[in-house]
Amino acid sequence: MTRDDLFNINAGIVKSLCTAISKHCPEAVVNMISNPVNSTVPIAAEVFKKASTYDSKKLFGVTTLDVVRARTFYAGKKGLAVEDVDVPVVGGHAGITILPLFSQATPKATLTDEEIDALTKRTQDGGTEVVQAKAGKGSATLSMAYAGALFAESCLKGLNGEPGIVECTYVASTVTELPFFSSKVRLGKDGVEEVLGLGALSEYEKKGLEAMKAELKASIQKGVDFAKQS
Ligand SMILES: NC(=O)C1=CN([C@@H]2O[C@H](COP(=O)(O)OP(=O)(O)OC[C@H]3O[C@@H](n4cnc5c(N)ncnc54)[C@H](O)[C@@H]3O)[C@@H](O)[C@H]2O)C=CC1
Ligand SMILES: O=C([O-])CC(=O)C(=O)O
Repeated sequence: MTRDDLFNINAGIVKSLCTAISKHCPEAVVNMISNPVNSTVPIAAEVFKKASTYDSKKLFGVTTLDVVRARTFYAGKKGLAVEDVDVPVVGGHAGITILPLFSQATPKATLTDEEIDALTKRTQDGGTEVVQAKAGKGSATLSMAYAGALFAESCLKGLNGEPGIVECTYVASTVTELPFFSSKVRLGKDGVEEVLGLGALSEYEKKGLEAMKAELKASIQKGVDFAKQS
């Protein structure tokens, strides 16, 4: 099962929950963790647009688990303390649309091309690995809860006016030609304060970025079409 297989069940649930949000708490900040995030965020946006409650600054796809995984694998490989490590992860939240930027990882450590490729694939496949291992009994429950809590806490800090709160998250974006994209975002009193750019990418990352675009575009369109048709 892939995240996209969840579409048929989750798209309807997300649509009905978002319809209720637009009716009962139209100004809520929405952290969308339900998969496939690449499509459920566009579904939410369409539902909110139809209800005239859409505020792109308040709709986030939670991709923090990809960052948690990238940090963990990088720290493990290089013998670093995971709490000292940061790795931006951009794109979306499924397979090749998950692009960890190890060239921007801190603290800086030397990685061979083979190590970068292996760490990238491990990050991209981490969720699927767990879903397959649990064989129909759910997903990465505890690490998802941890990632969701980290992201929600950062949102709350931003809403409370704490400066310098930056997280990678899947939002309405002009960073690429795609209407939704995950990159570093500065969180503030209104939700999104600033969508930050990609920074300098390695050749490997530039290729990864181009390679993901068709899939991410199709997943976004699938969400938009579902919301409009149903
Ligand atoms: N963005 C991320 O990093 C991750 C996202 N996920 C996604 O999170 C979601 C939950 O995953 P699990 O906890 O493993 O699934 P699960 O099947 O264990 O839990 C889903 C829960 O949703 C409830 N539910 C079903 N229909 C509902 C409705 N109409 N309204 C309210 N609640 C309803 C069920 O009763 C159940 O308790 C899935 O969409 C999964 O793909 C999972 C891991 C990581
Ligand atoms: O594919 C899934 O449902 C689980 C998931 O998103 C993850 O663990 O990153």
